[in-house]
Amino acid sequence: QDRPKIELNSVDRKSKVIQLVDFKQVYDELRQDSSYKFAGEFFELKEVGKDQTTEASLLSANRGKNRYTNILAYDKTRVKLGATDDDPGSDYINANFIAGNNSKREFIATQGPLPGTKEDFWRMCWEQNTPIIVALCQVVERGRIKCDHYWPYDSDPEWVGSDLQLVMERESTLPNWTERDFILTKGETSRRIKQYHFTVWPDNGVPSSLEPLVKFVRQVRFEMNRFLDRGPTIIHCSAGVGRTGTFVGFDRLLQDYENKSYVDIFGMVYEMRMSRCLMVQTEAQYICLHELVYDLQMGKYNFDRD
Ligand SMILES: Cc1nc(C(Cc2ccccc2)(Cc2ccc(NS(=O)(=O)O)cc2)c2noc(C)n2)no1
Repeated sequence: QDRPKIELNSVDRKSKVIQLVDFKQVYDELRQDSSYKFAGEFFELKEVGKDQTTEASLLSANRGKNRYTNILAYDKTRVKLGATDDDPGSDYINANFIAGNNSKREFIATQGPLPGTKEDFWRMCWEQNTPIIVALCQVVERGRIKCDHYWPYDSDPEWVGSDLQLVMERESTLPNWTERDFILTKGETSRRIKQYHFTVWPDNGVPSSLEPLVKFVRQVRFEMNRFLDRGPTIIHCSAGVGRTGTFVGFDRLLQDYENKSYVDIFGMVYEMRMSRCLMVQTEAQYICLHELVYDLQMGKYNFDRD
């Protein structure tokens, strides 16, 4: 009957809070016996979110819009395009809203556009008023196509859909990433969109050194903080789950480290996986989220040099 349900010593299976003062000790324990405890924690995340529906992804009209048949978009959090006509699936793109530290829809995680979904991708950019695109894969990796070259090769204006015109205003190549400035125009309205393209992150893995990635994430965060009046930042890799989820984890942990006395990496990945499958895809990526906090604790990064 209606007795109060008191959760005595409820073991909250959705979070594993670690106080920053205890982090080194906890990290060392997790790493013992060839990361035996890391493997156990990561295994606890395996099925999280998987009971949610992906019906839009499975519509026959949308089958060709998924780069990988096993990486689909949960209906609950998927980004809906403005349905054009009544063709079923016209509102579909393989993309989900992901929470950040500052809002429930701070990010959009999506797959690397396909030739057939490039216009949908730019329509999403327009409709969501996106100021920044973060690209975390290369067009070709180890001889396999991982993402369409969805942006112009030079400064000639291009049509990317019936009523959207795209022009690249600037391209600047740095050692670990490339920055590109686009202008997207619809009718009389033009918007600036900046792309940060990280080019040294192997698929399914982690970068050889975290420092370039830390500097990249900080630079993107600095730019995001200038566009708080705009819409979500779009992040993609090839499937939009492994490297994409790890990037969101880095952004949130770099802020948490400054603003909180604890981190909850398990809980953060749990929350991401409720929004999009396989976010932080591999155990190595899960461990590297912990390595970031450990390195910060050990004072490994000197940000003044930025
Ligand atoms: C179809 C099919 N695609 C797959 C892939 C890639 C793949 C393709 C062919 C053989 C092995 C793996 C999809 C995939 C591709 C890339 C990434 N990495 S990401 O781009 O950083 O998100 C993550 C997942 C995958 N890898 O792990 C899981 C789970 N799915 N498996 O079957």
